[in-house]
Amino acid sequence: MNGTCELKKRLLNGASNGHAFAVENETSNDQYYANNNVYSYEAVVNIAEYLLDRVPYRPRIGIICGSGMGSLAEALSNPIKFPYEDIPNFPVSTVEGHAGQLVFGRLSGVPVMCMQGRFHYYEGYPLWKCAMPVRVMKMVGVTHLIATNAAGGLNKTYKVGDIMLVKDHINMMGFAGNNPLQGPNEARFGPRFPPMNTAYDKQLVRKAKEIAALEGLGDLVHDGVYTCLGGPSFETVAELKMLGMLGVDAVGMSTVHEVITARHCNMSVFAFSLITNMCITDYDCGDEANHCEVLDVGKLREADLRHFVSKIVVHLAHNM
Ligand SMILES: O=P(O)(O)O[C@@H]1C[C@H](O)[C@@H](CO)O1
Ligand SMILES: Nc1nc2[nH]cnc2c(=O)[nH]1
Repeated sequence: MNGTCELKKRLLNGASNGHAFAVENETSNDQYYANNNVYSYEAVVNIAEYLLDRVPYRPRIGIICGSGMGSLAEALSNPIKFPYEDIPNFPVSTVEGHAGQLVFGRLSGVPVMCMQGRFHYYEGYPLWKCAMPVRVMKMVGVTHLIATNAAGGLNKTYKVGDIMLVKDHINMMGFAGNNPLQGPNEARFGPRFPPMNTAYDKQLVRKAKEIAALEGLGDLVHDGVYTCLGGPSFETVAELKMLGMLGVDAVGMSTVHEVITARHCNMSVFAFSLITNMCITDYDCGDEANHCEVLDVGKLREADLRHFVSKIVVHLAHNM
């Protein structure tokens, strides 16, 4: 690393996305971070610096690969890979179907940064830690996040293998007071009370539908409401019936905390769910949800998803 000025320049470039936030509560936050083992702003900066020192370009698009969708990262040309265990102070992935590395490379010629493996609450990580890599993306210079996930389809019109573009979410864990932004606000990332009514880029959802139609995927694509539950247990029939009444279309165990963290630091967000199983809302059905099925459906849709995401990435690159 070549000096503080260079570091500041890089970080200012990375973080200057139209919002200049006041630096507040720096000293009191430090105490909280130390006591609660929370990543300080500087700790996130250090991780970003580690990556920036080893990657000769700055992607503006970040992709989070959902369960069974790690092959999105395999599509990158000239990949530069960082296994999570090699990145200082990074958590490690513990779930099958999440390789556990950051991959930088080009998708259809566009520089991107991929999380091939994300962190879930049920792995034992608090939500702020699950979402911390989104802040690293921000510090690296990412302005647009594409979050993907595997989810159970609750909307009866969906089929296994469909793609649900997330138009909104219900933060169920937030209802119980669990939010990735809990604790002192770090104003250098964003405001104390970020709005979430515009969390998902509406124009991009519209564009993605057009892209899907053009690419022959139109019949698979819906837009809907996602919710994240803590997991790792799948849902009971009664829970699913309740979520259906609340207006949920797809149920998963991730994404919401990443989106909240991304919007907090003013990143634009596009997210979709691969419907890997239909939620069972009938007591007489003998089937059971299982992770193998989730991974299998990811594999089946591998080529379509790569194609879809690369078209979206190209569109973004031409319109940012
Ligand atoms: O990482 P995502 O949200 O894609 O993974 C889903 C939720 C659980 O981790 C797993 C269940 O099979 O898939
Ligand atoms: N919570 C939840 N997560 C999933 N991920 C993939 N399928 C499901 C599901 O049915 N429920």
